[in-house]
Amino acid sequence: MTSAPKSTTDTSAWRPAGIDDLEPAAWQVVRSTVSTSVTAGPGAGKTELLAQRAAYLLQCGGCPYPARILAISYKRDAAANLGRRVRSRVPEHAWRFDSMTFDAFAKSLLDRFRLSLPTAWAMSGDYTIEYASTATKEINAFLGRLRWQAPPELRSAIQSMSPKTFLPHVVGKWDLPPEIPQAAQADPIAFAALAWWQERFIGAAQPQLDFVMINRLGELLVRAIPRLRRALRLTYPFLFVDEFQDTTPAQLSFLRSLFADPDIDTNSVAEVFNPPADAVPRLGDRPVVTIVGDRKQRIMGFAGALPNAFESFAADFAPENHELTWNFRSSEQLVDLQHVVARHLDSSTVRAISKAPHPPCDDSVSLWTFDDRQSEARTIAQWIADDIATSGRAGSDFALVARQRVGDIDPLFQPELARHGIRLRNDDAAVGTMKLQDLLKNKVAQFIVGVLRLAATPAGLPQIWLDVTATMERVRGVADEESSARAVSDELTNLIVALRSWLNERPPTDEVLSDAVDRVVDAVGFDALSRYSREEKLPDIIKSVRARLEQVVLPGLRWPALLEEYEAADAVSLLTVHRSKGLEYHTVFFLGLEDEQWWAHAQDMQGSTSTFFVGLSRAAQRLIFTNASPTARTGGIADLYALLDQAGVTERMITSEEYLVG
Ligand SMILES: Nc1ncnc2c1ncn2[C@@H]1O[C@H](COP(=O)(O)OP(=O)(O)OP(=O)(O)O)[C@@H](O)[C@H]1O
Repeated sequence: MTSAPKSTTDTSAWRPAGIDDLEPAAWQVVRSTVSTSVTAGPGAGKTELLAQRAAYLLQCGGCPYPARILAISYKRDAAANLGRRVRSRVPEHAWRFDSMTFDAFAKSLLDRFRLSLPTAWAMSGDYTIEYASTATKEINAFLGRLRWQAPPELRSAIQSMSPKTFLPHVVGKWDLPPEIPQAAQADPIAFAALAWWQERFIGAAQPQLDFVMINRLGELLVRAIPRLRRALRLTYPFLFVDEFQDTTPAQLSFLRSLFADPDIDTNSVAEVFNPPADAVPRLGDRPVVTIVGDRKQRIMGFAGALPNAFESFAADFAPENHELTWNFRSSEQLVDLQHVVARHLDSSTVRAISKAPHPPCDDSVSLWTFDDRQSEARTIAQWIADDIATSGRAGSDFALVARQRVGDIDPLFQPELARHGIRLRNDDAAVGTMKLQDLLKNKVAQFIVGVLRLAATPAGLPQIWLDVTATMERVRGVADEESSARAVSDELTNLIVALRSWLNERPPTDEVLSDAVDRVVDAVGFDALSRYSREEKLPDIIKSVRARLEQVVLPGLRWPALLEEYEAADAVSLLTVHRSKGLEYHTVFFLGLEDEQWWAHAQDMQGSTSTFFVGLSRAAQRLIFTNASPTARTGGIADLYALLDQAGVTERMITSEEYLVG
């Protein structure tokens, strides 16, 4: 239900929901009336802090109805996670909390306001999206052409542009001028970026946009249209940004244009909303921005993350600074190890205090050395099966994390775990045009599959009903009118009832699966769902949902089991460190601590050690590093082994003949 709550909680009586308490610095951030910059190590509760601050502002009237909070994350998974936390903390206010990725925010602005782009940048047709993962080949060819076209004085600068970082470092660093420059550009970035726009956008019948270009057009919109910028500031007097260490120059410039530019009159924010007299914080004359992050977890340098995002933010927003030092995730022993690596990355790091409620666990950190990959997979699968049998834990309490190439690990572990009836879910696998992790967190995909699950399952699934209803209300644009909310609920009920009898008459086959997906999309409306879908185009989402369903369907499988299989919520996760960011598991196997996985370590030791730090800090209670190479210790990552030795991590040799001989 989305009607505007009438009452507000007294700020002095407000307590965090779902947790016992916050550390003192976190309390200050929750109540802050000014922009704040919060740094803290892994497991410090940075994401939780944002959820609690949202609850405080929404419940106490600091963000009074109808104003909203905008929360930006870098990963879809993180945005979904934060949105879920707020929904569970303050369900009655959650519709005023918009949690999305930077890309989704920029795309939603472009989709809504593209007709207002300055004439020079007007878009002739609908655009297609090109994903960065597939763009490198084309960028390579483009740069090849550009070297020939560039004037001699720019050639060496163009020569040194890398296809891998071209989008963030070149296209992302160029603010679109309101008029397209006619004169030759003397600056290599402007020269190359303009040429890129000329090839893909200017005058194209169907422009091809990547997300950096979408960001640039979004930034141009808010810079060029003061009324739009003001409307956004009125809508969102509070902005949160998670994982700030990974901000790119384009994202920072977007934030700056939207929220920091002092030439805009925002005094009216307070006047318009007229917050209750006892509401604290009061809305000021500027949007209040709260950023959280950890410099030591900066692992998106390759994707263009700024080396000094916090400092750049400070220059524009003059925030209050806070540091958190508790760790709610990991046990003492794991915090000890994290501290050794954290200090290596930043010698001024203060040791975190473990507040994790876990009982001490034997062997919470160890290194297992195998003589071949087959015995590694077999031993770990057997070990997980034994642990599940004795502890009652679920498969989803375990993760297999690797630096990269999880596609090579998947076929080794999948059959070994299957022998014990345990599923493995490769979150990095491509399904249709998307990665599985992104698909499973995609709101539209969740909606389609949620509706099918409700239709296939006669009773229960209250959480899915709530999620599906919340999405439908947004698709239908229901904000706070009770009767519209009821209309949405009736519409959904009718859809589910009709689908139920349709599904009952048809066992799931590839063709039926595809029809079932179409039925949901058609009933809701392709255009309505398209407008709502954020990062991906709706046809890509539909294609990926179908591909995933086809991947998991088996002869004889019934609808409820098939739809559960789609998500594989109880499976052991297999994922890269980058995909594991922000997540946590009871037990983490950090696989492949050897050169084959870490071959690029020497090229960027700081970034690579941060990657190591992010991976190892996902574990709550147990962490097991592995390698299957006799030269792992003495090769290119000897320095990482030295850190493990310094932390006193014990090593066990496991031969193919034995199982855990210590
Ligand atoms: N104040 C708190 N009390 C109890 N548990 C908490 C508190 N804050 C966070 N947690 C729990 O601690 C864990 C880590 O929190 P969270 O994911 O917010 O940390 P983080 O700082 O964002 O971590 P990372 O940087 O590693 O992603 C979660 O399980 C969360 O529910």
